[in-house]
Amino acid sequence: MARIPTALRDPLHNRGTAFTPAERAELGLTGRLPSAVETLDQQAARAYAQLGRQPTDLAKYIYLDTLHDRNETLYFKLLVDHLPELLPVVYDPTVGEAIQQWSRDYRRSRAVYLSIDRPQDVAASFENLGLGSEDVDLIVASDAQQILGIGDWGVNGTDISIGKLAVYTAAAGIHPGRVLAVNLDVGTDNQLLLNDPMYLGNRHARTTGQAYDDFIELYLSTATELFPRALLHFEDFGPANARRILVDNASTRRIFNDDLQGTGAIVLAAVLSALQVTGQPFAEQRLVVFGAGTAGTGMADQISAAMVRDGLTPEQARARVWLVDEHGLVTDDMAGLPEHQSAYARPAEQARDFDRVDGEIDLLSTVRQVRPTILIGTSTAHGAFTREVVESLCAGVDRPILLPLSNPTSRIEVLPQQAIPWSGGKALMATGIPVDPVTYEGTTHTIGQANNALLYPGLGLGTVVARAGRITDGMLLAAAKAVADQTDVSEPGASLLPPVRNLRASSAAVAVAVAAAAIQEGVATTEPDNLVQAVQDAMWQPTYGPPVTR
Ligand SMILES: NC(=O)C1=CN([C@@H]2O[C@H](COP(=O)(O)OP(=O)(O)OC[C@H]3O[C@@H](n4cnc5c(N)ncnc54)[C@H](O)[C@@H]3O)[C@@H](O)[C@H]2O)C=CC1
Ligand SMILES: CC(=O)C(=O)O
Ligand SMILES: [Mg+2]
Repeated sequence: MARIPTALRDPLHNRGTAFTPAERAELGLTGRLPSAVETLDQQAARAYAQLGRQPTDLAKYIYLDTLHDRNETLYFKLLVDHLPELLPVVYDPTVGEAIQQWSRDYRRSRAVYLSIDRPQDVAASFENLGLGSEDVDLIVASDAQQILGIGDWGVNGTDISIGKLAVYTAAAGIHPGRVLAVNLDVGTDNQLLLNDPMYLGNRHARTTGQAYDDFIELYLSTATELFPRALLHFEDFGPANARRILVDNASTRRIFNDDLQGTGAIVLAAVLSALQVTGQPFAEQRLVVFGAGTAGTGMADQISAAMVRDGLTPEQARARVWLVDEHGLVTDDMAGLPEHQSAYARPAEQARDFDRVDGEIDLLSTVRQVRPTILIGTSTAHGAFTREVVESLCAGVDRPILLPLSNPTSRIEVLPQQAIPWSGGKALMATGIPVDPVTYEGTTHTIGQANNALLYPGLGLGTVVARAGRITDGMLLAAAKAVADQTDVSEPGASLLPPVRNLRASSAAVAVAVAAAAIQEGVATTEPDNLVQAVQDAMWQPTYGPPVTR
């Protein structure tokens, strides 16, 4: 059996049928490809047609994944040219389906696997890549405890890191050869996986406590030492770990938690746009967050920080936030509140007169009493924003901001096609998943995608361009404002966020704003004269470039 030549095996440099006769001769490919010499456009047309013949989104995901591992230029050419159509396939929501099947569908994988059972292998796992200390700009790592809204998926969660990186490159042109996807395998508490003979991860419960913390510290210190330029992106950790790791490291390491910070900032952008419609200041908002975990409390942080910038004290801002979790309204008489919730716990006596169901103050009762101007869903509880909840919300304020953000589609609190009519067309909405516009009484409501994917790619690119040593609050705020600046909400039904089809341009604008903020805040280690040009120059394009020579 003839071996596949090296030049066709390296996805970053493979050009397949686009290799010219001279390149074929040079690279030892003579006789190993059909005689036609194609352009990237011709290859992309064939690949797009092949993709179109795949029967399901999961089949499309697998097709694209294998293309990714064969020819990265062609893969990203397809992604960039068809971003609104393909983002939901390589990323949220289809990536959630792929993760659930991952061990069963296992193919070759591009990730780095670090096992808590083999800490002695951590450094070697990176060193084996053969990369130099300047070669990596970005590492996305997940321990997969809270994948999207579908819970603990152990080593299967590897594909969330790969999917997030694909979006970094497609949306912001982060160089695909300068990134790493990492799975931190600390075990899993998912019984389905533990009992599945095909499961490929560590077959034990999640390791917790000091051993877990030591492993995270080992990852952080090894990655930082070997790749000192890399931004360390944390994705889909459980709420307690996510926050603790960020708080402990944000001031000393180049670390970013997407579910806390990226989500908080994209929601801030959506709210900034919505307040243009309502004409109200941040300081007058009342925020109810339903589902007070990583993402929900990250948003509470960002929105209360905006209230403080608007003149409130931190105490006054916190007093305008209500968290509702599994046991109803979070109050300070509840035993064992996790740290991320206790900062926003309401004094119990303030809620004495709220209606209770089975002793708990539920969402409906909270909405009736509080009359929120903003209701956010990050609960994973599908359908939790019932007609009664939406109608109560609209009874309280004229134009409520309604953001059901749980992913994937099976977890969303309410779909706009229901909520827009229930609200009589009054609700200002955005969702985490992509959804079609809703026409109600002659107005078409375009629903922006409040998914961190609309923000983190530009944030990452700005960080790389400024070589920022830290991710600061000022950089996050600059990113949120840059996203909001790209929307025009003057028309009724206008989207609160820029469309995915403009994501490359909007990511570039976010990157410029973020790099400028990094320079202003003194965390940049390089200060390009012309930031717009520096960002353009830094954006990798899916083209084959000059002829290949050995
Ligand atoms: N749109 C976006 O960009 C993002 C969306 N998300 C979505 O937000 C959701 C939550 O994600 P994380 O915060 O990472 O998870 P998490 O597990 O940290 O938080 C979920 C919270 O919801 C609570 N909860 C569960 N069932 C509930 C119920 N029936 N009623 C009230 N509260 C309930 C849990 O106790 C927990 O506090 C997921 O669906 C995720 O996909 C997360 C990050 C970004
Ligand atoms: C979008 C995202 O990061 C999440 O759902 O977890
Ligand atoms: Mg996430």
